[in-house]
Amino acid sequence: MKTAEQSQSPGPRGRNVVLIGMPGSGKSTVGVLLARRSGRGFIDTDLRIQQAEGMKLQQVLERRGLDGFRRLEEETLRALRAERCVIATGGSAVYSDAAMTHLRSLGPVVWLDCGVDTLRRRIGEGGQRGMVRRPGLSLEQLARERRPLYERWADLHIDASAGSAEEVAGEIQKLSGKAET
Ligand SMILES: Nc1ncnc2c1ncn2[C@@H]1O[C@H](COP(=O)(O)OP(=O)(O)O)[C@@H](O)[C@H]1O
Ligand SMILES: O=C(O)C1=C[C@@H](OP(=O)(O)O)[C@@H](O)[C@H](O)C1
Ligand SMILES: [Mg+2]
Repeated sequence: MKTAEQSQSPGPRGRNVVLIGMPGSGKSTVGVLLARRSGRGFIDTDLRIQQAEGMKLQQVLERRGLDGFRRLEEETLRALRAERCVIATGGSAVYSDAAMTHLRSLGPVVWLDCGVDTLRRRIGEGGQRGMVRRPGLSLEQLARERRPLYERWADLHIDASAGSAEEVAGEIQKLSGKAET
């Protein structure tokens, strides 16, 4: 049996779970569900950026441009402190080695892998959503460009198109529990 001290200890890497993946893979939606079912807090790093900048993410992107947004995202992620949280990142987080190295120190990084057809069904080509994407690049090209980065940073790989958001959250809970014990 665990002593009171042991059960209060945050344990390996703060018992956070970090979600990465393409826009539309479900990081924000699944993240809240996972937080609720695992008794964790929830942080959406996009909302942190919105709150700090006092405007919607699309406006931040328009004003700062792609590189400016990437720098801001990197700063925000590197400054993040968390304990017992699910952390939903933006899809572009993986462009920053420094940010990902820090996030990895906070907890296992879970890649919500999702085929482009499913992404398109959920978010279309993504034109209405803020995205770090060079003009003219399709969602498919963006996914191909990023795949090696998601692969590189992931401790755990989940098929995020198989099942409802609640089912995906359950799958992550099972896998991340095993990874941390
Ligand atoms: N497993 C799922 N099954 C069906 N729809 C999903 C699933 N996960 C997310 N969605 C839907 O896809 C859209 C994008 O989800 P979101 O959480 O915003 O993705 P991300 O934060 O990765 O960009 C939302 O409309 C959400 O309801
Ligand atoms: O993948 C991207 O380039 C981005 C995804 C967005 O978050 P979601 O992945 O939650 O949609 C947001 O961080 C930003 O607009 C850039
Ligand atoms: Mg999101």
